[in-house]
Amino acid sequence: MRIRFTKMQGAGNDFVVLDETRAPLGLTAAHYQFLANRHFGVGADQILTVRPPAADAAPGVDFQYVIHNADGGEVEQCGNGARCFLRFVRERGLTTKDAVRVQTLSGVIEPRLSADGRVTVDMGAPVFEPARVPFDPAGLEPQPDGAWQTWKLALSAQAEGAIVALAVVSMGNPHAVQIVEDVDTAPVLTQGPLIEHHPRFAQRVNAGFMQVVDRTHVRLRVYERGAGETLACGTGACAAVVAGIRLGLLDARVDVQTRGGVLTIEWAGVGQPVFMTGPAVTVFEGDIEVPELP
Ligand SMILES: N[C@@H](CCC[C@H](N)C(=O)O)C(=O)O
Repeated sequence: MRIRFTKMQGAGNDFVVLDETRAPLGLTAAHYQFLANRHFGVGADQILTVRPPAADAAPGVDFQYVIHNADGGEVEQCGNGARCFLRFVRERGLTTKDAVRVQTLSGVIEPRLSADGRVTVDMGAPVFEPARVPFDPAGLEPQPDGAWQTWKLALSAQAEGAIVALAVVSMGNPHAVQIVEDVDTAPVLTQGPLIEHHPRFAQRVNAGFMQVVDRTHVRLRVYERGAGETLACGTGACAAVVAGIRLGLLDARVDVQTRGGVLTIEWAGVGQPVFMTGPAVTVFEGDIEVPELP
């Protein structure tokens, strides 16, 4: 089967975007893995599929957007992808609106085109209840840390810094954020997979490493669930800033320097939505022959 795709990136987090607004392509997890493969496929951190709103969608929803990680697993949310999604539906003439309402697995989000060409997304309110992340804190004492708390978690004996203090937040998808002295030397590639697969996170987790530069600037690296370290993670930036604000370290508007670009995150406090602003770029379009796969 030959399929048409668009390659996009948001702060270096890269995507294969597929249009299923007219007909489903009938792809499986193995196909998503193939498309994401950087040697045999197109190469991407995530595959984004644009669909019409589901029959039971809330009134006013314009599209449905489905996210698969490079490992083929479907996930709830993708912040950088949401910005690329808006640029995709506009560039393909699927809408002329500046702001669209999009159904994701974790609810409706609203990306909006800014005057400067960047996209701002209302990502909804962060969730802190451990069970809803999901995170199992049974038997752990929360560590009072600033105005909020972190959880001390033992990793394996092989990991550098075998005990880590993690702030646990859901942005629709699960995040565990730790504060580090210097992101350049942080043990992202050694601790990242151990945190991702830690048994206390039933759905696995995205592992963030945040260096606080000052109250309005942080540097961030994220080892993403199902994709490994990416150049940027939008929901990871939201989760890190929310955690930093709750820990009393950050102001309400913060620039997040990732390895692939800057994301601006704004959050007014508990119960309020997080706004993320950043770039969304089309890299190229193409066709690819997708092999027969289970
Ligand atoms: N890159 C994304 C997040 C994609 C999903 C994530 N890996 C997960 O499994 O939850 C972003 O920009 O938010």
